Amino acid sequence: MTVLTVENLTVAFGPAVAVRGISLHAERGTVTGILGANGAGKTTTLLGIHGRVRRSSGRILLDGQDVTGHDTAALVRAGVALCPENRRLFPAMTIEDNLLLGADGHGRREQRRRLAGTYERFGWVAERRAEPAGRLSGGQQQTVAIARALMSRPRLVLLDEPSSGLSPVAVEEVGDLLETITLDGTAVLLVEQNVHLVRRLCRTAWVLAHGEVAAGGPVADLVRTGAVSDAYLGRSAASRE
Ligand SMILES: Nc1ncnc2c1ncn2[C@@H]1O[C@H](COP(=O)(O)OP(=O)(O)OP(=O)(O)O)[C@@H](O)[C@H]1O
Repeated sequence: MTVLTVENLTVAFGPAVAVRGISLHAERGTVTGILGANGAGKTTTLLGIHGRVRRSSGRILLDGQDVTGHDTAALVRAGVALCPENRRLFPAMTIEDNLLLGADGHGRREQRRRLAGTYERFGWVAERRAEPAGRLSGGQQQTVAIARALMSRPRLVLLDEPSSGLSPVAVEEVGDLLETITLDGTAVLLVEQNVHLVRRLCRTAWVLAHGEVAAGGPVADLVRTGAVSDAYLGRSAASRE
């Protein structure tokens, strides 16, 4: 079942068009990848979906319902969480206070209930809840950033480069976590440069190049046909032939 449908998304920063005519979709209970070289438009696509940058055009559907006019706060209430690039935890705040930001706007009792669920799931986070988030390793911070996104009980998580700056072991641990969060039907739209992680987690992916969708489909096919390497090498399919 399709959770997210994006039709013809265009975002410009002044005269510069960052993404043009992006159409893609993501399915319930799966991790869908967005791949592409630096500057291809991956982050802008996520921010455009989440209403954090102004769209010049584009329709956003959530479970078939048109949410194009929703601002970011309304999208969060509708079940779309963003886990941003570089994790964006507040390093001086405690881990618990960072987590609580994910359940902002809910009553204290509901926030406590959600925190308890998070601590049950991540035992080490419970033990370290009173520590400043900045004291954690990169991998631990990524886990807390994902846990914070989950505090909003999303049906869709927009996840921007969770592997960035992490050791190979930490990347695998993030992969383990992402495998578990789709089990209850949650969808993940994953921006990643780490092709290994995308191959591990995603059945389907979209490849962006120069702000447009260059290819989309089963990850195995995208790798086999060279669509992924083309995107990273800035090569067009025609120039390879
Ligand atoms: N706030 C902004 N103002 C002006 N231009 C921007 C802004 N944000 C992004 N861009 C430009 O839009 C294009 C797409 O950037 P974007 O960050 O979406 O790419 P990306 O694929 O996520 O790259 P990376 O992997 O390096 O994060 C780039 O040319 C970038 O310079």
